[in-house]
Amino acid sequence: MSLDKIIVPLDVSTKEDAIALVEKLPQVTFWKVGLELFVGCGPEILTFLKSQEKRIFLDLKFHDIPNTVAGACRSASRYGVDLITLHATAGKTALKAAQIAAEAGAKEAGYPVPKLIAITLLTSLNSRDLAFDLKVPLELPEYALQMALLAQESGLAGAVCSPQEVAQLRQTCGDDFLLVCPGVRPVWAEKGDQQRTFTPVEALKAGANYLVIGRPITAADDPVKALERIIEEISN
Ligand SMILES: O=C(O)c1cc(=O)[nH]c(=O)n1[C@@H]1O[C@H](COP(=O)(O)O)[C@@H](O)[C@H]1O
Repeated sequence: MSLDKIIVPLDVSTKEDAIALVEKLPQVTFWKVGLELFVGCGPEILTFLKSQEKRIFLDLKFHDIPNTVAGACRSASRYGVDLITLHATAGKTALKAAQIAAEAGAKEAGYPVPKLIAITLLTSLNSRDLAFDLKVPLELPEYALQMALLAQESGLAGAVCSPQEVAQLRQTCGDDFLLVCPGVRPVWAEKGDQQRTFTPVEALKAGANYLVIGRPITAADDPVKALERIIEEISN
């Protein structure tokens, strides 16, 4: 069902605002808890989402030395979340250690092992940022692909990528590799700080497993209608 492919981020800073959003959109089954909310209210929000039987994408984008990234993934895996992000640029040793630690953390807590997904290149960056500011000499699609392959070789379940690169990643990494795409904008929504976008229909056609769609829904005058409009677009 189309709705199952949409993850909505709870990009608010308090538990009250987060709960209000979850209650406003009861049909959403998969929610993302990111830095703003987790820093603002801690793991209590995860307990709430689990009590509502929601799936949880814990998006804290870990990026540190292997021992620290592994420790963070072990702790995060004790919450019973479904997806966890870390940056591919933490490197192969960190990614491998993270996977082992996630398995251990989930086992300790009696939960299924969450899927670790690596950030390839943030969707807020463009080719110019990559070349001139980050000084990366590869073309952007090639860089994103290399980061996804690093994640795959390190034993991770998937990657986060822009929908503009997802077709190439799907072709190279195969059908079993989970590809989660933020940077999704219906034609009627503002892009904001997102640089590499596709519409929901284009992103799914290109091979995304899940779409992360925030402000087009959550900042809309009527979030329920905005969500319905997106569902209708991707169902046709
Ligand atoms: O890891 C993410 O989810 C993520 C990676 C990325 O490259 N770009 C990106 O926008 N995100 C997240 O996806 C969400 C996109 O939100 P909107 O731009 O409001 O649709 C935000 O919560 C971001 O933190």
